[in-house]
Amino acid sequence: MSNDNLISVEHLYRRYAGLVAVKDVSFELQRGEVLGFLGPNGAGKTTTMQIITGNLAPTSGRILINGLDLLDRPRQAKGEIGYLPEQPPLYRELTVDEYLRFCARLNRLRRDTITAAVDRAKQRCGLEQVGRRLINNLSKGYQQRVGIAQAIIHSPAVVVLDEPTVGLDPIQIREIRELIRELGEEHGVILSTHILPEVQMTCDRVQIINRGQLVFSDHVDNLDRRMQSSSLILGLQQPPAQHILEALPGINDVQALDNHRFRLLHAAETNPAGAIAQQAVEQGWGLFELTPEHKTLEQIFVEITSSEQSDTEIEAA
Ligand SMILES: Nc1ncnc2c1ncn2[C@@H]1O[C@H](COP(=O)(O)OP(=O)(O)OP(=O)(O)O)[C@@H](O)[C@H]1O
Repeated sequence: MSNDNLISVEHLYRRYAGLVAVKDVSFELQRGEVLGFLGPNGAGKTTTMQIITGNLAPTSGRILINGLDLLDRPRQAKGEIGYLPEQPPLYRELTVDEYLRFCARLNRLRRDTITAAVDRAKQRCGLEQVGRRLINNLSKGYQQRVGIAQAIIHSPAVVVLDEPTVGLDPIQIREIRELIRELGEEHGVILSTHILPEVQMTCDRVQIINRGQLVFSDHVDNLDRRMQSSSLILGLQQPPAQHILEALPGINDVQALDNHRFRLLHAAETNPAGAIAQQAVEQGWGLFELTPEHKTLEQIFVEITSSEQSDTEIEAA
């Protein structure tokens, strides 16, 4: 395993009575990487996050955190990980400073390093101005920053964030996503979410879990390839009769969207855009738009997850 391999999960299983919540999940996280862990409600995200942060025992499997075996050396391995659970463990009656000092002690930071650690976590999370404020009086976005600050107080190698933007307004969401990307430069980050655009905006790599199993794992860039659909939108100032468009090379069907815009369906493996552009110019059709249509991530997600068989129910072993 290379030094840059911060997490290595091998054949992870977690059973509850009559149900496999996590089924043979294996993955790795590299330094400097933000990994999106995506799945619908009940897919097994939180269970996986709880296991890799040492808060829940797996039924079987191996987890290495920065080279340390979580089951053999739990204390050391847990020191390499910071966790923001879905419900941040905030003590609302404390000030931000008091709470972060408390978290630093919980993480066994040396007494003489605590002030510097608190200052650094506050600085990274944009909390410098609110150290003396009661957590209870902060906005939800700032409370979430405090939750992230407690996760990084001990400078862990890996930060695990479970649904960090749920309940935030759009501006707060943007700020937290920027913070996640920044964290990813220094730490490895695992971001659990059911929000597809969040993964697209913040992650380098994405894994999709459905009914306890990983069903997709790839670089976010490669999702683009899957998102290419087999249609083009063509806009023409002086369109010819529709049957002429239908006869264009590589076009299987044409749908008129209005008098000037058309959806042209083609085979997925071909891209007839060049030939269409050339024809449009030669024939003087007044080309003003020619764009490939993309599937939304939601469509991709439904495609991937709906093709999986329902097999979480097991004969209780
Ligand atoms: N303590 C438990 N006892 C029994 N079943 C559980 C327990 N915790 C979770 N489960 C079940 O395990 C499955 C996975 O749950 P988990 O919370 O990991 O999913 P999730 O992907 O995080 O979903 P959500 O986004 O809704 O939090 C679900 O079917 C859930 O009902």
